[in-house]
Amino acid sequence: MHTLLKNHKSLQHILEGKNISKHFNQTIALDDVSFEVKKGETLSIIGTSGSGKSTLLRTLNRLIPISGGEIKFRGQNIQEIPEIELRRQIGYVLQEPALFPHWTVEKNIALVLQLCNWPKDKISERVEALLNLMQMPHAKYRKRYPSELSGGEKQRIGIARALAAFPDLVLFDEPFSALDPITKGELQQEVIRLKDKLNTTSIFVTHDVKEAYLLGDRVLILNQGKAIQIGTPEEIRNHPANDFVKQFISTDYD
Ligand SMILES: Nc1ncnc2c1ncn2[C@@H]1O[C@H](COP(=O)(O)OP(=O)(O)OP(=O)(O)O)[C@@H](O)[C@H]1O
Repeated sequence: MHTLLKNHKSLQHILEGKNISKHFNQTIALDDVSFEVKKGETLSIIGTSGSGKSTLLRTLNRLIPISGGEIKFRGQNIQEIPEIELRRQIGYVLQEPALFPHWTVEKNIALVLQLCNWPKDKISERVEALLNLMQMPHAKYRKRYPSELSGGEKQRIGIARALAAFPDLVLFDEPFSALDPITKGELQQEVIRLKDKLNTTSIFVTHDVKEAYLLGDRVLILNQGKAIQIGTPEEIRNHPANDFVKQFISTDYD
């Protein structure tokens, strides 16, 4: 009975990180970090510069190997999942979307689908649906090149590309930090709309406390590679774990 309950609980977690550590020579970038992400949840990760946010995100899709601990994706150790499967199942949105400059929007979005050998007609159908989902009319945008897009439009394509193969988890690494406040606000609303519509599970790295609260169902606070607190925005606001958290979240009130 106990085992059944335990298994049922772990099924609700898309991702489990247990005692993750990462050393770069002498630098301890991550120090015994543990957390879980539930299906349909958005977890925001915040912390000062150099606290380990991007390193943590990159360990989750195996872009960076961990030095210790364990990461389970849908109950399976990520080391055992073939890389192509991991890329299909975990979408990744970067600050600079890194679109291929000589590829059209259509081809950029289709990247993972091509890697997964989707048939051509299915790829076209999916790209059209994704462009429409991102409120970028297919007929207008599909043949454009990245240089013919604004920063906000490029980021919409970055998100469309990450969602292309119906991933179970989407990782966002400070995706809006280079955008102006109005475009940033529009894209934050877009992420909220996508979550309501698609029930996406995501992890969102940011150094902006307001953004972390707005998008995150829960927030993980990192400092010097350690997980200092994890909780809902309300819990963190009302019960900051220590003086560091108190000071860090005070930027929320400016
Ligand atoms: N490839 C690397 N080689 C050596 N040290 C690294 C490497 N990548 C990251 N680090 C170090 O690990 C620590 C965490 O870096 P990380 O980029 O994860 O921080 P961050 O919280 O994302 O910072 P920022 O908000 O500035 O992007 C830092 O001390 C950084 O210098």
